Amino acid sequence: MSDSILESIERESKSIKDKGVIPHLVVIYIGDNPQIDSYVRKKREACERVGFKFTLDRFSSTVQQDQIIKRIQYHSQDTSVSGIILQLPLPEQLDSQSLIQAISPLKDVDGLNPLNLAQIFMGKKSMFVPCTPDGILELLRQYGFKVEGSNVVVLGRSNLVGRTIATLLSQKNLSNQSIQGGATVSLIHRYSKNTKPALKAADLIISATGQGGLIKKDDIKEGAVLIDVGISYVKDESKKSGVRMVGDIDPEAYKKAMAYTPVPGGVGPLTVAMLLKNVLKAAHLQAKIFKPQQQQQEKEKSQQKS
Ligand SMILES: Nc1nc(=O)c2c([nH]1)NC[C@@H]1CN(c3ccc(C(=O)N[C@@H](CCC(=O)O)C(=O)O)cc3)C=[N+]21
Repeated sequence: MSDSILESIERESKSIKDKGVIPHLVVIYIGDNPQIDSYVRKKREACERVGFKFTLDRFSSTVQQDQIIKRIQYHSQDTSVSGIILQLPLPEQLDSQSLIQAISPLKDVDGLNPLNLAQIFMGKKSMFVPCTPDGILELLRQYGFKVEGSNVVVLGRSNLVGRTIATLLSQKNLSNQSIQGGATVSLIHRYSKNTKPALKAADLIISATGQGGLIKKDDIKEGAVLIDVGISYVKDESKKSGVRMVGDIDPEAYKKAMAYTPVPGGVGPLTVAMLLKNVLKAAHLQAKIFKPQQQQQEKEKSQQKS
């Protein structure tokens, strides 16, 4: 699915490229972490594949808040930049909320600026739905999962994934309007008690905790649909890196499932594809909004000259 989304992005970006606009993603990455390096590399590779420009703006983990704010404002004003993402999580001295708010809502391709995210929570159409929830909706749509009336369990309550997908699926009309919502959603997190009955009753389980193998075969019902968004690492001497990536769901549980997404090779690549879809959308929005302004400025300049 992620391949075919990338192919359609490449096709659809032809018209905007013909007008001389190259969609351009800026990733702000603070700190140093081999795993995050790999996610950022995936984003770069996907951009290269569809002919988008990619810029990595990297900072040491000791960087101060105002320095990052300045960079975000700079990219927000740069008309050659379509989308900006701030790679999360951030080092402790930084306040992610105020940094995210500095990203222009028109370039907020992660959909995390409150101006965008609040639309989703109010059941309105948002310019940018966060990439992972958007990918999950696309997955459910393409495979024909009937959300209405279903029992859904979401594990993890981040803005990036858990809380947002839980909100979307519970609504009647979803903000990306591709499918109908109307699920009964349980949002489970680290303080939840007695979680087994909800898990066992779930038609769909979406797990985004990062606790490897948290969900076992015995926890789920026969024929459940499993979407694994968890990423963690276990020791594995046979790998060059010495570690192996695992999801939240014990692969033994796949045997009982009607359908599942594995880790790796599931939601991760889909997230990247949906991110690029948002970058293309951002480029279109800005071509409409900035271009006439730019042309106006150029016209005024040339009139001044003459
Ligand atoms: N502001 C923000 N936006 C994000 O979208 C965001 C973020 N912060 N912080 C970190 C998470 C993680 N993330 C992934 C992207 C691609 C893969 C991916 O492509 N994974 C491959 C394997 C990658 C590998 O081999 O290491 C797979 O699952 O098959 C995984 C995870 C985006 N994130």
